[in-house]
This record gives sequence, structure tokens and C-alpha cells, in this order.
Amino acid sequence: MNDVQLGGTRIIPVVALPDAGLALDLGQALWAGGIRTIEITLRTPAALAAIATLAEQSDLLVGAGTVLTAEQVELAVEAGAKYILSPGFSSTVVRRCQEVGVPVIPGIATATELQAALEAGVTTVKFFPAEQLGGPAGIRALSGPFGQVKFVPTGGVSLANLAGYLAEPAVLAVGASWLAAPDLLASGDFAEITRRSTAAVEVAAR
Ligand SMILES: O=C(O)C(=O)C[C@H](O)[C@H](O)COP(=O)(O)O
Repeated sequence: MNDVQLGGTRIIPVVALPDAGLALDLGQALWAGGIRTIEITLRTPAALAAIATLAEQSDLLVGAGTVLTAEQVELAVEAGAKYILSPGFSSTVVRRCQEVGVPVIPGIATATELQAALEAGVTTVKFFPAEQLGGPAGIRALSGPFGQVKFVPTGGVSLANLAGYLAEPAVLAVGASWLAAPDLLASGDFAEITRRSTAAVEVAAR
């Protein structure tokens, strides 16, 4: 599975890319800041083209996010996505990922959903929306009965609370949009994306 790679810098920038033409500059800006993976959400029409560009022309480990259907799994994998994330748990999405042989990180928000994920053969889950669900303490509570599970908290993770999440042994990596925030992408401020990446990677390395 991609745990080893995701566990590298432990930070996954979550990006809704307005224009696939920004993909390479974005990839370079993140890489320069020490980031080694990216989640491109299938929330914009540019997503699949951006995944293809980065999969072919960058060294980033490219994941596809907001994958809600089996068809989207296929499209994302065809485009070059190396792992799949969903905001919630769908046994249909998970099954198709398993059939295709691509690692999947479905979202869970409750113990019931986590049990469903385990039953489906998943042991790495997205914890979404992390801050609203109790943050690191919420993850710690779920880790009690589910000690074998690794979490990727996403939703409300910032530079200010990053260290708290990464200090949890059950946290594989965090997902967050502030590194490549929509306003930075809109204004083409790639230098700031590198600055934010550098700052986050520095916190993760402590
Ligand atoms: O679409 C998905 O699959 C998601 O994960 C939803 C959000 O884009 C992330 O949770 C980012 O949240 P923020 O870092 O708080 O902006």
C-alpha cells in the first residue's frame, strides 16, 4: 500500500484545481517546499487532466480525492492516480478500488462507519471532517477499540494544529487545503504555496 510513501512527509495537500494548466507550476511549488504527494479532488472539470499531467510529468505521488462512484475510480486510475480518497465510506467505491488494485482511503466519521470499512478490508481511513469531529482527541478515542487502523485526518487542519495531529501515533498523514488554497491558485502565487509547504514540512519533521 502507499502507507510508506504517504508516511514520508505526512502531509497531503488537498487541491480543487480550477485549471489543469496550473498543474505543473503547482506540482513544482509543492515539491520545492518538500511535499511529495497531492490529492486532486474530482470537484472541478480540470481534475482528471491535472492528475494526468502530474502523474506523467512530476515525481509527486498523485491521489484522486472526492471520488464518489465506481466510474470515477476507473477514470481517476486511467488518468494516473495512484491512490483514491473519498470523503465518506462507500462499499461500491472501495470494492472497485480493490478490483482495480489501487489503494483506497475512504472517509469515516463514526465507529459504525469504521467497522464497515474494516469489514470491507480497509485499514487506512480518512477522518473527515477532522476538526469538527473532535480533532486529535477524537482520533485517540477511536484508536482504543480500533488499534490497527491508520487515520488521515482532513478538514480544518492548519499550520496551527498540524503538530497536534501528527503527534498521534494512529495518524498516518493529514490532508489539508491551506497549502494550495483557492486564492493562491487564482492569483498564481506559487511562491506562497512553496512557503506554506516548507513551513508545514518543517513542523512535520520535528
Ligand atoms: O473533498 C474531499 O474529499 C475533502 O476531503 C473535503 C475537503 O476539501 C478537505 O477536507 C479539505 O478541508 P480543509 O483543509 O479544511 O479546507
